[in-house]
Amino acid sequence: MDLQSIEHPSQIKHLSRDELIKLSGDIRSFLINNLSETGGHLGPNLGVVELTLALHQEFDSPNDKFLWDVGHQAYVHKMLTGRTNQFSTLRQYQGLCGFPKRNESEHDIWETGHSSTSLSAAMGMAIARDIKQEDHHVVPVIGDGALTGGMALEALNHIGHEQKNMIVILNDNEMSIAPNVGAMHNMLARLRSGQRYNWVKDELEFLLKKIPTVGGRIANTAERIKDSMKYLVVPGMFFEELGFTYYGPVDGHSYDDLFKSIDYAKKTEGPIIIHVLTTKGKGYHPAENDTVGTWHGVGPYKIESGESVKKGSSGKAWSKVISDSLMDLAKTDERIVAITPAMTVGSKLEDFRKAFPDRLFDVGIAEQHATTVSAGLATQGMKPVLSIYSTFLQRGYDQVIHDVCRQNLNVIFGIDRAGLVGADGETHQGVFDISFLRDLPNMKIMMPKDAKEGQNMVYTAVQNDDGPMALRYPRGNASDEPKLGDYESIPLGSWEVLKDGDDLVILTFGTMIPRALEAANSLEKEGISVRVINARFIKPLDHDLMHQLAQEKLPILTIEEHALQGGFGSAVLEFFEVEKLPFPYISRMGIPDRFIEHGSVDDLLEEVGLTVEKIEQEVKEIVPTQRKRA
Ligand SMILES: Cc1ncc(C[n+]2csc(CCOP(=O)(O)OP(=O)(O)O)c2C)c(N)n1
Ligand SMILES: CC(=O)[C@@H](O)[C@H](O)COP(=O)(O)O
Ligand SMILES: [Mg+2]
Repeated sequence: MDLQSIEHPSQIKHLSRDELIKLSGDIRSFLINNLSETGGHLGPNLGVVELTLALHQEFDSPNDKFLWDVGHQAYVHKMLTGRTNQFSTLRQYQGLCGFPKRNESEHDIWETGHSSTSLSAAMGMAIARDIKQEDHHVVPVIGDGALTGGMALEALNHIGHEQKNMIVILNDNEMSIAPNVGAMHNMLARLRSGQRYNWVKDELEFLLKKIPTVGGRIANTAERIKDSMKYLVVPGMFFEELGFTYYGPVDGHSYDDLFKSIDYAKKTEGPIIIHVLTTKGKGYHPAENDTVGTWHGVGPYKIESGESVKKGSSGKAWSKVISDSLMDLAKTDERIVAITPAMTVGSKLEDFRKAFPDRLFDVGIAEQHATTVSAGLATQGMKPVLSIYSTFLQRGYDQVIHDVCRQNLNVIFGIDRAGLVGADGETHQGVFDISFLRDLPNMKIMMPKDAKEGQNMVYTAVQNDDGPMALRYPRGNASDEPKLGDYESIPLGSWEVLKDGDDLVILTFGTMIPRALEAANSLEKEGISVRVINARFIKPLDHDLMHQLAQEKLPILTIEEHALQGGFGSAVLEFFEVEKLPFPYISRMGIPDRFIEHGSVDDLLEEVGLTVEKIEQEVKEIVPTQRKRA
């Protein structure tokens, strides 16, 4: 069957085993070739080719509901639902989304991107199905990494209790982004190594039920023997005890095994979990042998060698700027402990782990737990640094409030991917953290303009003993690459005048500073004098400087690569009200009140109007009118 001709999964319904195997090969070749140009989540998708084909042959999407968790492994699903010809636009501006997207296809039942939501959503769908007395299967596909997320365990607890019919596919490839971690992972590893006991379990139940029911203690003993034998013999007891039927382990690259398990599941009453074993990156040597997580999500690469095709990215990765400074300071400060929720690779903490193996803790996909572990550490005088993507910090918000800020604990939040992230799109843009942190008592928020200031901010945060501190930094590379050491503490709430001017003041920070300066310098040539201030502390604001601006009565333009709603510009507006000062003319530039989809960061900045041209245009509109008023 020609891959490009597949418009609907019904077209693969009657493929023979050999035709399925042929199609699997075509899909793998397509993924390897296409993603060598576009980049994307190659490893996860190569691992689920047979699984996805088997599911679409055995079930009837969209009547039967597939949910993909974390969702980055839905490319094959998208190919089987008529989107193969869109893959040249994968994760590009106004192109194909890298995660399930309801407005792309009726087959994308549930949007994901943040881990561990599929089981809860599936439960909602199962409840609705039964209330409406509909007849269809609900089939969440969840990775072994995603299963370590707290939400997943909350859902297992509820699903097992309600005994709703549901077929959970556990896609176990022993990898999260990096090798998976945790006791759940260790349990799955034991299950992976076991033989399939489903027939034993059924036989066992049959035999044990034949034991004549006797009264009294013998009956209880028989029951206890039966249960202990089940523990001895039947794997997956963790799931069985939660009310699931456990079926596995299943070879996720064998159609025989897959079809047999799905047929068994369809006949099973109540929730069943099929433990499918797959190989992440299967079929592409560099990805298949990846033990670090390099091929989880990749940029363009040379197929023959696997060598990445870097697009002129100079400077040092911001994640590395921060983690290297932390590692340097940790040499002389034993209080420093780093915590990461499954993002060791993305947060560039591998070197920290090598240097301090006992002071880096990867807690799995568990942001709530990571935040409160950090709080617990701080109560004991340690200096915990929670290294966490802005978007994933959202998952631990109550813990930030309830456990960290309320107790005013010395936790450092290293907020990575702060700002637009680009290809991962709306589920990953780090554009809400200022709004949801700024309102918290005791929280302080800062963002560096360059690597040197970033290193000094790490130092400032480590020296700070006055409660929680958030240091936010973007995806991508810093413009400079200073040497480590010679750290200076930055006074809390102090801003920095980068350019003088007396027609208008731009207040901005982080990634927007270069654009603000470029606009200001260009406007200077047109006789408009713009002051540019590095508002590197978003909370607290620079109190003295703000009062000075109030006296000068100059118009103020705030610029932030962050949501306008409740962002830095809102803080500036509030300041004049709180201090009962006369309001100067204030204008705000930032991200509008909507979700920003995928594309390059530059394309997205263009879309939201955060460009040099738009800054110049805004200033030119403000200054003439303000000059007239003066
Ligand atoms: C709440 C949340 N935390 C962290 C991530 C980052 N993340 C994306 S995929 C992934 C690993 C997922 O592992 P698994 O579910 O086993 O899928 P696999 O890639 O192995 O197929 C992580 C940690 C996320 N998407 N959501
Ligand atoms: C699917 C997911 O959430 C991660 O793989 C994420 O895409 C990583 O983002 P970075 O590429 O910015 O590390
Ligand atoms: Mg996995």
